[in-house]
Amino acid sequence: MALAGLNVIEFAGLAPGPFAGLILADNGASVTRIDRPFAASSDVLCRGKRSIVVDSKVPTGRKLLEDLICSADVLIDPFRPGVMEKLGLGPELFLGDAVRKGLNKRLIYARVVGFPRTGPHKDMAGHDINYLALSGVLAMMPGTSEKPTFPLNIVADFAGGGAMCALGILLALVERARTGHGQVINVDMVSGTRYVSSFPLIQSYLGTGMLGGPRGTNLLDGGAPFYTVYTCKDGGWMSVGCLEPQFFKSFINIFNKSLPEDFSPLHGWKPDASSQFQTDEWPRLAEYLKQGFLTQPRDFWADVYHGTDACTVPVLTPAEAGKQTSHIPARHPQVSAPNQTYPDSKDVALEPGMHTEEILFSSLISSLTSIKMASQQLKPFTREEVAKHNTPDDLWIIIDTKVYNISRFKAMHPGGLSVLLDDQIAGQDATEAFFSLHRYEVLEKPQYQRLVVGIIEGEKPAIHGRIAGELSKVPYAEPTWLTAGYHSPYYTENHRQFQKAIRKFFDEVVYYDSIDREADGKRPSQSVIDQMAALNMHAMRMGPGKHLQGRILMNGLVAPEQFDYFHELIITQEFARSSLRGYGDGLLGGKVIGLPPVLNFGSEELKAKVVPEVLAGKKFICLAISEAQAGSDVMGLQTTAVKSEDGKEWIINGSKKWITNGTFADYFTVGCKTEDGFTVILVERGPGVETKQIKTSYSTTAGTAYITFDDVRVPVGNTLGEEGGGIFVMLSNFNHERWVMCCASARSQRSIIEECLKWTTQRKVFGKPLHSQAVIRAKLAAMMSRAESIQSWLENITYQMCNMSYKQQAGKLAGPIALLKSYSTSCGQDTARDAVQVFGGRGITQSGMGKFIEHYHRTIPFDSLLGGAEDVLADLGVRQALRGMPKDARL
Ligand code: HEM
Repeated sequence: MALAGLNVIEFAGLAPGPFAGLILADNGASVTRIDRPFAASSDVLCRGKRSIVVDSKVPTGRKLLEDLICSADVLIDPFRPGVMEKLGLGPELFLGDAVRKGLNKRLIYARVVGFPRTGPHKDMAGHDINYLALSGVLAMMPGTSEKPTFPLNIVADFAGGGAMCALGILLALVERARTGHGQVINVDMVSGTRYVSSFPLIQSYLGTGMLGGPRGTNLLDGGAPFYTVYTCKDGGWMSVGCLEPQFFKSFINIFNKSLPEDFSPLHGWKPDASSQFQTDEWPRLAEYLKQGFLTQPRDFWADVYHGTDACTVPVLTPAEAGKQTSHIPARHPQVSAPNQTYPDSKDVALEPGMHTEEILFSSLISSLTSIKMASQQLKPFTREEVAKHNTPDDLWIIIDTKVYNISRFKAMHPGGLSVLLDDQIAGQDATEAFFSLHRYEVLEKPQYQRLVVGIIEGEKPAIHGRIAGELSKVPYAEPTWLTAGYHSPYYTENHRQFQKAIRKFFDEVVYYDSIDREADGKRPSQSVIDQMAALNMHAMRMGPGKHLQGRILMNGLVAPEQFDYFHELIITQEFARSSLRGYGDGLLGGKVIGLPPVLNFGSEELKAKVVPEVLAGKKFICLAISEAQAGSDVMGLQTTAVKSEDGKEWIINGSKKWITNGTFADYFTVGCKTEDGFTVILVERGPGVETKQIKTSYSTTAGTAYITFDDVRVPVGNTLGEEGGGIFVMLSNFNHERWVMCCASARSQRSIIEECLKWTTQRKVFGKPLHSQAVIRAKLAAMMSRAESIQSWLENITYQMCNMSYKQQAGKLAGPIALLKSYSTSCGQDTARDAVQVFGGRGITQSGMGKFIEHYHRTIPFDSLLGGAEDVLADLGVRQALRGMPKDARL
């Protein structure tokens, strides 16, 4: 759907705001309604929305709102002027102003009010009828000569308010795609009503016959007998709207023919086609039609006019209209949505707060404690009151304005008791001391959140943890295209939306599983694999191509034919950012390298069997090439495949080593020595196949295996590519595999830079931040330069890939990709070494502040081996270049 991936925050209101939100939700946006505690909602425009209850009056609730808005694309503010400002959530906070930087400069801040925001009525309460009245449009409405009637609350609330607001949001999205900046959209229903009424207003100013005369005498306000409603014999009504002469002709001819033979209410006078614009005859014509319609029931007239050009149809009740239109096929979601007859009460009611937990969870502000804190007032204390709790048995501290009672916890504190009893800590503000020794996530753990007993009066927490989907504000922590104020020629608005959705998904679904599996050494949870499959992420990780055809990618955020290598780069980089490294390989890294030979070289029959179940995350595949005796030297492999006597099967014998995902794979893409040379064959797990876990220096979550094949029989139909043509199968695979590794390597180096910048800022040495030391800054400079150069080179190569055929890529990019891979992994090792120096002992400690550095440093050598050893690849790149040397080159 057009707006899939768009994140909208809608403050609860009635009519225009919810309608704008509904239009966005009907078109795929994720709309979250913010409800107030204990406030019932009578809104019925809730289709497809979620609700969270937040008390904006307590500091934690306000902070929660701020966080939610920070990660939103659109905010719908339905309040009177000044309400959001009073909450401290005005547009300047997010979009910035002369003094503030702005927390979310891409935000579209849509505000709907009744009376114009700056006019004399701005502070008055009002409703649709009042806005319609002030717009000048109510005075033009049909009615009696004494007073106009009004069209329910449709024109001001929904057309001039809600729909105009949605239109403004869409226009702002278009502009944001061009400029990268959000903006404030101001809608007032008086001006909106005038805008949607442009046609009648202009006609009226021009004094045309359409609407120029007094009410009830014009073409469109019931004055013309051929543009009005008539009552029928059974009390039903018919609408007549035959303005043009040819339509009137058709209408009057059918009408006259359908009347009883003796019908003659006006002493024999009978209208014909020429009567239409004889205005002095209009009273007679009106009477004639009125009497005529009364001769038959509504459905008679409906049948008579059905299928004609008389512009005459029955007036249906809402229920009849629902039935009548529900058969219309849904060409587009927004066309079908209004036709629904609302059979399900969930479409018209949204219980306030029914998604509170879900939303908090998905925002990683999810513990029950946070919910409580957001909806309940924490007890306020002064700093003087806290200072009195400074003895071992009554010990409180302040961290980021929150008051912790650590009297019982102190004995269990992993950092010991004495540090907590220090005069500078006990009863004092320990924020700085705490953050120089702990990661924020310590405070997010439920066992420590329970220690919070209050908050410092009048102060607001300033530090927050990881927020799902958020971009880091730390310099160099994001590539330039994701850094505010920078530009890139490579990424479109679709790539940006895609990145946002992917990051949110990985932050919410993958990050915690990665930490847990790294701790217990088990392979990634099947629930994560299934959630990825539901978004077709396993298919997208295979890159652009035919395998995406017919699939709905990321809930329709990107069309299969639109998906390019930059989308794939985004997935790989976001993946590298939010998962630990062994886990990243465990999460079907084997498929990324093992499935392409099947996709590109397998028979149709084999593909039909294997590809769907692998891309659905139901079966697993790995690439089994390297052996104890041969690695980069694939021609030296010793695993053999010989044909059975009847020539129908391969019989495979040998062993494979360091095979990622091998322990749990169902299929193995195996490199074998055959009579004709090197052949790649797909082997299904079965008799004769054995896999054993290898304990490597990185992680058991990757399922790295030692595999033995003993007389394993495989149909010859499982041959991938030509017999003896294995090297071509592998060569075409290598490019993509190595490029994927470069994407991941570039991104994980940034995460290390982010860790180092944070640490060197908060860690104090000789009373100053660690980065005040020139040697530390030199290391940071080297890390930043490496990460930037890899990303720039990578994006250039990715751009080439987007513009080359697979064959051209194999010819022109094998060398550059090999060089980039070799360069990236060598930079990664330099960065790991530098980071350990920056973190000192913590850089080799598996818990606490340096745990990610320890992990990176321990696992980085793997990068330089996987997909071809560093030196071998560098040499390959040079040899490729030499092959292209002009024959007549001279110095
Ligand atoms: C609510 C308050 C606190 C909690 C829940 C807490 C929790 C922890 C935890 C879980 C660790 C283990 C390392 C880690 O995972 O980061 C730790 C270590 C430590 N904590 Fe605390 N702590 C608190 C307050 C403090 C304060 C106020 C100090 C004062 C200086 C302190 C000093 C230390 C030290 C020195 C270590 C050892 C750090 C290292 O070896 O790198 N802690 N604490």
